[in-house]
Amino acid sequence: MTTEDVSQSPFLRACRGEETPRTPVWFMRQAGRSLPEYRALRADTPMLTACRTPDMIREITMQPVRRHGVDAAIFFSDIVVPLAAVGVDVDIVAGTGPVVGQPIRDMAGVEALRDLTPEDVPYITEAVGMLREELGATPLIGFAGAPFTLASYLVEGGPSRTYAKTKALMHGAPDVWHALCGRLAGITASFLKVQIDAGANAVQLFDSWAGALSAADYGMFVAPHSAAVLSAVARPGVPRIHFGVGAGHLLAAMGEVGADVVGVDWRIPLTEAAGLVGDRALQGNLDPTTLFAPEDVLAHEVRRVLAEGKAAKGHIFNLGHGVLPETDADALTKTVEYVHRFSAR
Ligand SMILES: Cc1c2[nH]c(c1CCC(=O)O)Cc1[nH]c(c(CCC(=O)O)c1C)Cc1[nH]c(c(CCC(=O)O)c1C)Cc1[nH]c(c(C)c1CCC(=O)O)C2
Repeated sequence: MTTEDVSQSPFLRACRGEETPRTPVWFMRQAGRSLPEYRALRADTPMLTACRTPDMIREITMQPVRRHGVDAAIFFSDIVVPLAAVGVDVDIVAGTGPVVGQPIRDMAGVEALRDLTPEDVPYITEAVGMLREELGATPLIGFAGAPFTLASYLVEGGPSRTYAKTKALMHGAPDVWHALCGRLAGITASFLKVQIDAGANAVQLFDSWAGALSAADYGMFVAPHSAAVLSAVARPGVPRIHFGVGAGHLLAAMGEVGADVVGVDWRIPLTEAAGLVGDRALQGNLDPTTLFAPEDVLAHEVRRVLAEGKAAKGHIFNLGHGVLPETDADALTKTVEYVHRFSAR
């Protein structure tokens, strides 16, 4: 399969705002816990070990593509992988998420963070290369965490509901905050470049928790750093997707920092989102809990999201956030069938 075939895939065409024979669909967190074959493969392997093992990365990335027939693969990794690769003491605890041994809250902590080089992550280059060959005309999405979302784990030491320590650093020591986000922007851009250079066809920058910020704080403390990442990875033919949860009030700003496609959660209709992001394509936004609803409700909601997506310059169907671990894999397969059937032109 040639590169040209990939560039004409429905997913990449929709990212560019071009006509597609049907609306492309993939799911955030499709590669992971909802699949029994994933659980079987991961049984005795810690998460970060799996993320450093090319054969496991390749297999876990392929599982949802084979099973559901989605229009894009997302590279199996985690947003903390590049942090661990530059020596941050971070682990992923099952059922909790990333936990950081020594939280960063002062300039000395920031200065201990170094940039990432391709030699730090040979397993990423190797796995992306293998996947590009295996995927044929199906695009591969690389990804990374945005500076704010990464900083929230580093400052809090783990997941948080309020981001109180993160916001305290932002407001109380803005010089430390900007230095931290500057270093994280460098690491994130380097990590994305490794994936693009190895053959990733698109990248998604996850600023999952940015929705916790006011528009004013986002503009002052976060936007410049996300903009630095997105401008560093601008490459012809490689669209940049930018996504946050509960970020309806930030959608315009998240587009303006340099995204080609803006990801939207389920709280705001795509018709409204389309009015906020200008010419950019939209990705989203089925409520992930709809996958637990009766089939007729699921079908109705898929039709609604497709209809609302017509307001956008290009629409990639997705969930409004990641697949919940309890999700029945068959409901995901059914959703792909519905999206393809209801959107056939
Ligand atoms: C915030 C964030 C993280 N990681 C990620 C984000 C941004 C996306 C989002 O908003 O959901 C991104 C991520 N993490 C993972 C992927 C794989 C690709 C995919 O399927 O989308 C992606 C894209 C694998 C993973 N990352 C994680 C798992 C589960 C690990 C396991 O199987 O034990 C997987 C498959 C762990 C993780 N890592 C993180 C969390 C919150 C968790 C879940 C904690 C839990 O509930 O167990 C940090």
